[in-house]
Amino acid sequence: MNVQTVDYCAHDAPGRFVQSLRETGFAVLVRHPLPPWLISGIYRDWLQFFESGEKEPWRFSRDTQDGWFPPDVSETAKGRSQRDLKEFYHVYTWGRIPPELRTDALSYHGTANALAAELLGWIEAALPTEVSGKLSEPLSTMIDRSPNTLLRVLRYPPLSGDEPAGALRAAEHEDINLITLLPSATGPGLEVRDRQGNWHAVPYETGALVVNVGDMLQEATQGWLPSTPHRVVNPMGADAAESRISLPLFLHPRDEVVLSERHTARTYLDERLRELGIKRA
Ligand SMILES: O=C(O)CCC(=O)C(=O)O
Ligand SMILES: [Fe+2]
Repeated sequence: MNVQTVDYCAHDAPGRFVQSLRETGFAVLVRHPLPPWLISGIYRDWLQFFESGEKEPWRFSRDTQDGWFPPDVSETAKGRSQRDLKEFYHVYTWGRIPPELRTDALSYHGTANALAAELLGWIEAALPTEVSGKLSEPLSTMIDRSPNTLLRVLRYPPLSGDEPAGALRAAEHEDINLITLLPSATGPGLEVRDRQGNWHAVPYETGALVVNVGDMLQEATQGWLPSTPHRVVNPMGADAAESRISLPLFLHPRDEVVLSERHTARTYLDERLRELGIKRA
């Protein structure tokens, strides 16, 4: 499996980007337009939030799904019984955000959304006509002003050594949404699975942007693009004493967007959230 690193500024970037997505479900973009100072500031400020004692008032709401998900709630990946070793905060444009973190989070959300629309345009232009002809609307408009798009600030706490056997920072899973934009985390650990079941490290480079295909894009392209299982493994040695922060932006269509003959974005999302155990049946 060969996840490609693609120079966003190169003239052949769109073609190389989509080829990597088609072959692996993943691509890594360098020299992309997301400001590094904004991302590093968000990592620094949210780590402080996670390490503070002030998280409780921001606990998530079961109905709206915004806010802080503590480690003892966290997620259980589809088909798994053990919780991931992580805590996270769900930022929605309409949701609750601690005031001191709000400006940067929304600024990043807006900038990354614009880049995502451009990348969806690259993808759409590369689709064979029998696939693009079945789309209910352009991929880039599916996410336009979508209230469902989710910025997740993730913190994987230092490991104490007392973790349950087999528990991972993030167990194998696929993303639900169309595409995910994932700036390089504060450390490596992200791995992707090939069709034979072997795991490969996603190339880790400070300042790069990982992009991956989610289940909804696989559904809308009838499998032309694969949504690939990935996970975050536990670090060994001295790295185990460090938190790892990451910042995936999950691009979700508006509720009413028709993904396929079987699903709108809403019916698809509700089904998956119930499977994850973070939404009532
Ligand atoms: O933290 C990471 O590097 C990946 C996180 C991830 O895959 C997810 O939250 O869906
Ligand atoms: Fe993921």
